[in-house]
Amino acid sequence: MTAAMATDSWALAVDEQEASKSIGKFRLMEAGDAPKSRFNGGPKRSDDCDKSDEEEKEDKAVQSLLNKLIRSNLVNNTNQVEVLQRDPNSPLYSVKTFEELRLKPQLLKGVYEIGFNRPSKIQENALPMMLAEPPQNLIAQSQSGTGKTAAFVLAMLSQVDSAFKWVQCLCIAPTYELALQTGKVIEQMGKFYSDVKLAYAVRGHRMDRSCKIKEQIVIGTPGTVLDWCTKLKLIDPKKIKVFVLDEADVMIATQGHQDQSIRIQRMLSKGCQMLLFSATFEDSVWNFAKRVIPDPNIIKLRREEETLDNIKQYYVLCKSEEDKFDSLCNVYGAITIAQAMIFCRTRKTANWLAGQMSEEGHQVGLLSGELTVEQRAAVIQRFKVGKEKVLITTNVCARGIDVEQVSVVINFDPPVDKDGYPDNETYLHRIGRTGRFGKRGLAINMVDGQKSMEILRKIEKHFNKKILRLDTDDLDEIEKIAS
Ligand SMILES: Nc1ncnc2c1ncn2[C@@H]1O[C@H](COP(=O)(O)OP(=O)(O)OP(=O)(O)O)[C@@H](O)[C@H]1O
Repeated sequence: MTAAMATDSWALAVDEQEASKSIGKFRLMEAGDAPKSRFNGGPKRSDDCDKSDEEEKEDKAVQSLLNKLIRSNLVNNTNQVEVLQRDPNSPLYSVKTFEELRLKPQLLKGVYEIGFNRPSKIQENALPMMLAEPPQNLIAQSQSGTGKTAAFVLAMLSQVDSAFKWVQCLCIAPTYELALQTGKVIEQMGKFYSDVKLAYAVRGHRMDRSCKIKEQIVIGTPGTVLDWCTKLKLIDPKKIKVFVLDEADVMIATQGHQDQSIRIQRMLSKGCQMLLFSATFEDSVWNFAKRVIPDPNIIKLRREEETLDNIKQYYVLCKSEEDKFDSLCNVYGAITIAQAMIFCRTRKTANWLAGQMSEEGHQVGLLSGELTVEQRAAVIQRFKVGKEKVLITTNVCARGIDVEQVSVVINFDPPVDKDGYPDNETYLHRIGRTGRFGKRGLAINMVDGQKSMEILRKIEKHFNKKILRLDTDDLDEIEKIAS
């Protein structure tokens, strides 16, 4: 831990100043959201602590936001894009350069200023389709970080006519914070398009009933957008030329958003271009997408497969939680670890472990649901640049978050789903590597009883890959695994 981290008020260790620096001008925290976490080197019997004993709840919107905040580049993906065209007779058109798209000069300037040299894989196909005449409807799915946001922002900015002072492009996002992030991309890309203005239809943005919105682009959450279109009549939905529904998978996870989105879509004119984006494509997302987007073209980019090849997997038998910690220290001290992530089941264990490790003199970061999203992003950022070599986190908190370059993963508790069954998918995602870029990795599972052993055996069976026993008192053996 750093000097700041060894103090009592641990929450401060996630230096708020750094957080605001790395996140920019948007304040994502709400007034009442101040971090409650306190770091005292061990669990306490207080209300806070009882709360920290709970399993955290998965929050897709938070995961998505976190991924956006920590990402600085396109995600590598070597899979082929699958395209299903509305009109199978029309030629499949893809571009390798932004020039081929004949964008308005001020837009092309914006694209280059951000540092994009050529379209990403999904953009190669999605952009010509979205910019075609007449405009085409599109459902696009690809994992987070593949360039979806940039693609639809470009489509919106291309269609907008700055001479008209009414809303022409409407984008809905699942949360206030996600809407702000997309707004930021619109502002960046449209930097040289000075007559085009953007309005945020998000909670707290009170509008006077009497004045119609003059901004050409509106981005907001479904509830507020619906109010602006219906109750307040600030937007004329019939004048919308491009409608974007972003993060459809996150959207449908929130009650009410699905219906609100459909109600908004029903008010649009027939000629309005409709676009839907999603990182995943379960049946529920697909069913929703088909209800919202008539006659769609479909583009899919499958997530790169992760494998357990090249990964050495071990388990360590322990008698208790304390014993787990001692074993962990034995392993940790004996091998020169580049960077390690340690996963715990509850906040309480994660807090406790962070305290113990820091007392042993290790520099550790702690990622827990008690922190605000800003602070979590700052913790991950510090870890990414190597300020901490160890990142301790809870199972739920790190789900869906990609932190590359981790060579050692330690499951302090085995991954289980909400019903306590082995969570194979999470195990693979934590430990596995994508084939092409795969480096060697090391996974160590701490086992402290019959139950966790059974879970691990099931995981082992599922992947049909041996998980070997490691004796942490045998230094020779430990050194062997690191070589
Ligand atoms: N053509 C491009 N060339 C280089 N970088 C790009 C390109 N398109 C997007 N990026 C960058 O890649 C990152 C991911 O892009 P983007 O946010 O558009 O992806 P996404 O699929 O929408 O992911 P998410 O849903 O998590 O936002 C961003 O940092 C973005 O600036």
